[in-house]
Amino acid sequence: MRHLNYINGQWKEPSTKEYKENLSPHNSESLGEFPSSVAADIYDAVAAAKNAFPAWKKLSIQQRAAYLQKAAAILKENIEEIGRDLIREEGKPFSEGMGEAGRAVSILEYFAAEARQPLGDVIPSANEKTFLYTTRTPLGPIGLITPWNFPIAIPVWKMAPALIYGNTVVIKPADLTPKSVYHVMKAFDEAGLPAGVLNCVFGRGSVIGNELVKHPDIKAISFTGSNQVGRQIQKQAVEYGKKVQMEMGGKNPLIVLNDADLDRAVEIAVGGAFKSTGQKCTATSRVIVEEGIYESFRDMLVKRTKELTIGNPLHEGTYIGPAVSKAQLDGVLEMIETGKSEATLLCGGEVPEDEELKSGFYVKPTIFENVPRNARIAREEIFGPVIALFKVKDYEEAVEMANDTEFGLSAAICTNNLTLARRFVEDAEVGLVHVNSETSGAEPQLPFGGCKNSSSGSREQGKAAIEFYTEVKTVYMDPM
Ligand SMILES: NC(=O)C1=CN([C@@H]2O[C@H](COP(=O)(O)OP(=O)(O)OC[C@H]3O[C@@H](n4cnc5c(N)ncnc54)[C@H](O)[C@@H]3O)[C@@H](O)[C@H]2O)C=CC1
Ligand SMILES: O=C(O)CCC(=O)C(=O)O
Repeated sequence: MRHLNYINGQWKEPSTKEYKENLSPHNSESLGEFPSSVAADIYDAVAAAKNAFPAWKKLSIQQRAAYLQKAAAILKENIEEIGRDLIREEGKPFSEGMGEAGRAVSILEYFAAEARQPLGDVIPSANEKTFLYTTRTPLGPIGLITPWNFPIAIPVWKMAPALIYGNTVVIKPADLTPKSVYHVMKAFDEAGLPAGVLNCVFGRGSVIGNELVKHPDIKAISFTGSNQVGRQIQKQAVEYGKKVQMEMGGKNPLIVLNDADLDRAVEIAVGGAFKSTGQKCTATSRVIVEEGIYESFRDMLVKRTKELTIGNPLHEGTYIGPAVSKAQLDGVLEMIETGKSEATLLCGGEVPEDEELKSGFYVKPTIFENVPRNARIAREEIFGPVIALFKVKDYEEAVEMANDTEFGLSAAICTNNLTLARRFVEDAEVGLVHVNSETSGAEPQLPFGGCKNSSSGSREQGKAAIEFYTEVKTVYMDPM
């Protein structure tokens, strides 16, 4: 099936009339063709978003919310098909893929409900007759550039707040996973969203992403993806005087203290590191263990890891699906080879032998120990199912090591010691802290984002989203 761009409420061919096949990382099955768009298609989409902005902005926030509610209901009706397509194009296992599709619905419902929340404050004035208050105004057409690892949740958690607060949108989804966003466009189209409010241009980031960032009518850019591309976009956006928000990589630590319940700690480590084949910016990639339990924890972790089922992500018993692409798999395998020369391999470290998996981009979950602090596998984001295991003498050493990274997205601790858990919340140099839960996960009603090189410092989702997608207007009102 051939899919088209969604511009000004119409399904449109790319101006090149060229398309690229969307292939499953499990077996190269085709999910259809998607446009290979170019600058002209972005210009078209931005013009539509610009034209639609004044009327969209004028609607009441509750009128806008009605469209989000309708789109959420349509996605919900089709959730099975959407979840399966997401799994087929990205490769994450069944429960995670279905869970993510459901997340798109709850994000839309959450932001639709924001229409009943206050938009500003009433503030007392020094002058007895003056009425002072603040309200919020939308920015205008906004550009969204999204990654492949959460092909529906991330696009929706950007477009829902953008739309509810009165902005119009041009989205450029990741070219590896276009079908999930296609489903979202279809839902908004069926919901009767006015033409031009939401536009989608499919294609390569290096060809059209830049055009979106540079376009003078795009007022803000929200990006999630690699640090390399993120920093480049940030520089450009600042040069063009735009508001910009970026969520990028992580090197997220999990600390396991002597008093932790080891069975639970092992599940927390395995879930954080290996779900979604480790392809999350919030994935656990360093596990830092206090010396009193190090050997027992390590042995239990390796045993559990060897039991994990690798295979077809559409099978309900699968724990680990394929990497998203050949390039992604090659990058992970290269880091594993580097790891073998830097540290001691405990398990994994290779592609599975099973005949059935030969046509997919599979890699076994991998654990290293005796990892030097400055090893590449200790410092660089791998974005694959790889754990670097460290032994430390106490909490102080653990937290010092946890913070010894350029990244600062998420961190977790397993302990029953309330005092140390509270200290960790203070000490961890990250945007997201977990006590006795895995490093990944993002509920829509909470701010999401990181510190240091993981982020541009702003937060997405929850009450925080309004900060990026609006400007504050301060009103002084006096009687004549
Ligand atoms: N932190 C995170 O959530 C993510 C991190 N990554 C990391 O990035 C690595 C590469 O994955 P990619 O998907 O290639 O990430 P990427 O950063 O290249 O792509 C993210 C988005 O940016 C677009 N893009 C690429 N080049 C662009 C440019 N020059 N101008 C504007 N937009 C551009 C892409 O098309 C995609 O929509 C992964 O191996 C992983 O380490 C990837 C996806 C998500
Ligand atoms: O942990 C999550 O659920 C969200 C992670 C995320 O945003 C990412 O990997 O890009």
